[in-house]
Amino acid sequence: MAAANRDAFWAPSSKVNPDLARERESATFDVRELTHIIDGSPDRTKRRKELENLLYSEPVFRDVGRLSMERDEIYEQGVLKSIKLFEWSRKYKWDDDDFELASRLANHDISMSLQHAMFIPAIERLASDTQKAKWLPRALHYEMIGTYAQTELGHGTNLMELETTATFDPERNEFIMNSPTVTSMKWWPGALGKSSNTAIVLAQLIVKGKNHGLHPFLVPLRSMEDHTPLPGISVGDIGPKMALNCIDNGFLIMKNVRIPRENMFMKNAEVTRDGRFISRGVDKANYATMVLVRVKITRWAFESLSDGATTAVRYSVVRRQSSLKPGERELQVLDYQSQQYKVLPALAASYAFLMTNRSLHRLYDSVHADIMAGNTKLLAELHCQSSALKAYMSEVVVQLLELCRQACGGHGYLASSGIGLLCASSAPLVTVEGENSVLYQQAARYLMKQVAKAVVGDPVASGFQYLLTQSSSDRPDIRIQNLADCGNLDTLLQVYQRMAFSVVTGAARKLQMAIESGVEQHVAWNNNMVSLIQAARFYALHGIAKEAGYFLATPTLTPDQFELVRAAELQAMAKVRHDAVPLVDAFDLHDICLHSALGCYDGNVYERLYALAQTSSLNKTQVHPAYYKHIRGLVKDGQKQLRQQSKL
Ligand SMILES: CC(C)(COP(=O)(O)OP(=O)(O)OC[C@H]1O[C@@H](n2cnc3c(N)ncnc32)[C@H](O)[C@@H]1OP(=O)(O)O)[C@@H](O)C(=O)NCCC(=O)NCCSC(=O)/C=C/CCCCCCCCCCCCC(=O)O
Ligand SMILES: Cc1cc2nc3c(=O)[nH]c(=O)nc-3n(C[C@H](O)[C@H](O)[C@H](O)COP(=O)(O)OP(=O)(O)OC[C@H]3O[C@@H](n4cnc5c(N)ncnc54)[C@H](O)[C@@H]3O)c2cc1C
Repeated sequence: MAAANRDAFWAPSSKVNPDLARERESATFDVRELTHIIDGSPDRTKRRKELENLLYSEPVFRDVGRLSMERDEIYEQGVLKSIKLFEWSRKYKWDDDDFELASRLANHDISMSLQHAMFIPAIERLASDTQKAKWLPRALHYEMIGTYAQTELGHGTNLMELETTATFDPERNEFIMNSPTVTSMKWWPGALGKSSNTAIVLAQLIVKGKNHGLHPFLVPLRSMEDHTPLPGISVGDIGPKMALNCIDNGFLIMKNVRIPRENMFMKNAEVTRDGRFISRGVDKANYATMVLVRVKITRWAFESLSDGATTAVRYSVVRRQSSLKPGERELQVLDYQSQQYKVLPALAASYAFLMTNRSLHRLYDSVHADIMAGNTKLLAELHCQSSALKAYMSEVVVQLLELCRQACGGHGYLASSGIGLLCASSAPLVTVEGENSVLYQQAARYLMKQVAKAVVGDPVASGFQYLLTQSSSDRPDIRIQNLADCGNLDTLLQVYQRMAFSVVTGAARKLQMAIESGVEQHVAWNNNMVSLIQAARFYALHGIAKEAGYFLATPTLTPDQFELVRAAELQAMAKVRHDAVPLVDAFDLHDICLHSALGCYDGNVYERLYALAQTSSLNKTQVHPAYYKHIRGLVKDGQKQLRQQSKL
């Protein structure tokens, strides 16, 4: 397909698939009004449209060729997109919301995403005022292109065991950075391989032979003149990944790299000129950047899931396949109850995740403001909420996106469906910024402390009051006697709180019994890890149906009540099915952002699948060179053998 045609590829067509059109005509609500709620306000919708026009007027963001690009081209395109966004951000003075929105419209498909996702936020959170004054202008004007280098080849989860060292040299008033072992090389940080010229390196601080734990250091990596690695620095790309291949995740080996003492981030601790170590604020304040990214990941979870739900719902009303009764017209596959069960949970969860992210972001903003003012009282609760929700939402996204892919049949397996790439690019969300099983345990650890407080009648954190209300002897019975009761959100909340109370206190009891039996605390913890992780997970009717065991095995729902919930879930799906297309239309995803032949707004799925097939590199010639090199010989030999056989 010629570049011009490729560019036209995503232009919306006036001819809309009739099934899709009919679904839109029967909407029971104002789609535009819901779009404003999803965007946050009519002004934010207007702003999003402005940014769409800006980005999608640039060929690099139209991206049609992306399906058949080599890695170097993908990386270079990601660099170009990064620079476009950086230039616009500087020119139009974008705030964080605008940058995050533009990044989303580019599907976060930008090589130097860590500049705004972690590098600048880390300077804002971990640097002293003097250091911020020096480093922020250089980062915001993109002289410093940076990454956040914490994970090593040998350790990602267990920060205490990271091996990179920063040894203070009082003679020269410098730190000497070292990667003492092969497993200590930094490994994975985004944009580290080829793009960054600077890194925030997490290292064990050694002063006068004493290890003062993990601290952040600003380490120049490459010359500001010609980008060659600086002395003692060995840096490169770690190789192709499942997706996100525009990002040059890299490795970094440091051999006696010297940096000024002033390059240790000094908001939370410092080493004085005469070599004294001084700690300020809370021990875990240096983990603040990770908490921020965990909150961002709950937003990325909503974005990924709404992309997947949009593609799967639109395709499921366009696709007709088989009939319920012979001779009748083939059914829209979304009318099969099994299809609804695959696709509609992703739609429902998209809305739930949008609201959950907003709520968590409000908590983050409030607690972050407190911390910046020196009040760390709610840091532990924020750590628990951000750990649990990042883990749970990323886990659910990965599961539901795979179901959305399966719901699209064979075409869902084509790269041009966009949904395979979406599954692959969202897959690492369960790993990055804290692997889920580890973060669930962080939440469980906090939960166990709340249980211990509730048991002795001490006040518990605001998000955990159910541990008190559900434990009281006069707690009301669960009122689920008919389908209508199942639609009562207060009742459903009570169901979850009742179950959560049972599962959480059950895990606490098991843990306590193990310890009282004489088992050491860490052994007891490991032996009850699954229960503790379950104690940290949960969403509404579908969540109850999916997790039946926890609602039936605890004094929460009777089997009859559970059956009512199941029936109510199927009834709710039938209702949602009616408005499924308007509900995904309300996400208002531009076809270029959605990047899917199956999910495009006009529903002309088959024409787009065929058009995109033409862009396959295998179709450059009618007869592929492989024929002349290999297949022709095989066929000729076959013909020769058949002739010889026929003479026998
Ligand atoms: C927490 C640990 C596991 C353990 O901590 P540790 O200190 O060792 O010991 P503990 O005893 O457990 O904790 C001690 C106490 O400290 C408290 N604590 C711990 N952490 C925190 C914290 N962060 N804040 C506050 N308090 C904390 C803990 O509760 C204890 O308190 P108490 O004693 O009980 O009172 C720790 O080791 C850890 O955090 N490990 C995880 C390491 C980690 O997170 N690494 C991240 C590296 S950076 C990274 O991964 C960056 C990634 C960049 C993003 C990449 C994104 C790529 C995907 C993009 C896809 C986009 C999809 C969109 C697609 C589309 O739209 O199309
Ligand atoms: C796409 C991508 C981008 C990344 N970007 C960055 C970046 O910019 N900067 C950066 O520093 N890092 C980055 N990382 C690294 C990421 O943070 C780590 O991969 C993550 O922290 C997990 O560490 P690990 O890979 O060493 O796995 P490990 O910690 O070795 O864990 C391996 C497995 O062991 C199990 N496990 C480990 N510990 C426990 C435990 N305590 N309890 C129970 N089970 C456990 C889990 O199943 C886990 O999956 C990135 C990774 C990816 C995939």
